[in-house]
Amino acid sequence: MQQNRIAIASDHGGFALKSALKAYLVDRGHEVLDLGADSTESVDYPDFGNKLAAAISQGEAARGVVICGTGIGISIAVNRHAGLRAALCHDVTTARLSREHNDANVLALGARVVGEEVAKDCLAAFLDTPFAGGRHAPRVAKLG
Ligand SMILES: O=C(CO)[C@H](O)[C@H](O)[C@H](O)COP(=O)(O)O
Repeated sequence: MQQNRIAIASDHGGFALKSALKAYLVDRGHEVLDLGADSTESVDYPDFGNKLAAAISQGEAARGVVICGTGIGISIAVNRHAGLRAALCHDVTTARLSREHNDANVLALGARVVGEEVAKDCLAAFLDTPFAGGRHAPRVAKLG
C-alpha cells in the first residue's frame, strides 16, 4: 500500500478543480497518481470512477479524490466497487464525518457545486481526520 500516495480522477467537468487539488496535494507533501481526464474534452465519468476504484483496490494509492460536475455520477461509479467508500461532500463537516464515522477512502466533489476554497477545505478535513472506530467499525464492515 502506497500510504502517502493519493489517486485523483475527474471527468471533463472536474478537470480544472482536479488541477488545483493536485497542486494542493503536492504542496502538502503527497505523491499524486493522476488518472485523468487530461482536458475539458467531454468524457464519461464512469470510466474515471472505475479507474480510480481499481487503483485503490490494487493498493496503488491509499485514498482517492474524484470530481465531476456534481460529484454524483462519479461517486456512484466508485461505490459500485467492493471495499470502496466514496463520500460526496459539500462542506468541511461532512468531509470530517465521512472519515470519523464512515472511514471513507474516497472524497467525491462537485466542481459545479463547490468553489475551489471549499474543495480544498474539504480535502484537508478528509486527509487529516482519522476513523473513530468503536461503534462505527461494525457498521462500516456491513458495507462490504
Ligand atoms: O455525472 C455527473 C452528474 O451526476 C456529472 O456532473 C457530469 O460531470 C455531468 O453530467 C457532465 O455533463 P455535461 O453536460 O456533459 O458536461
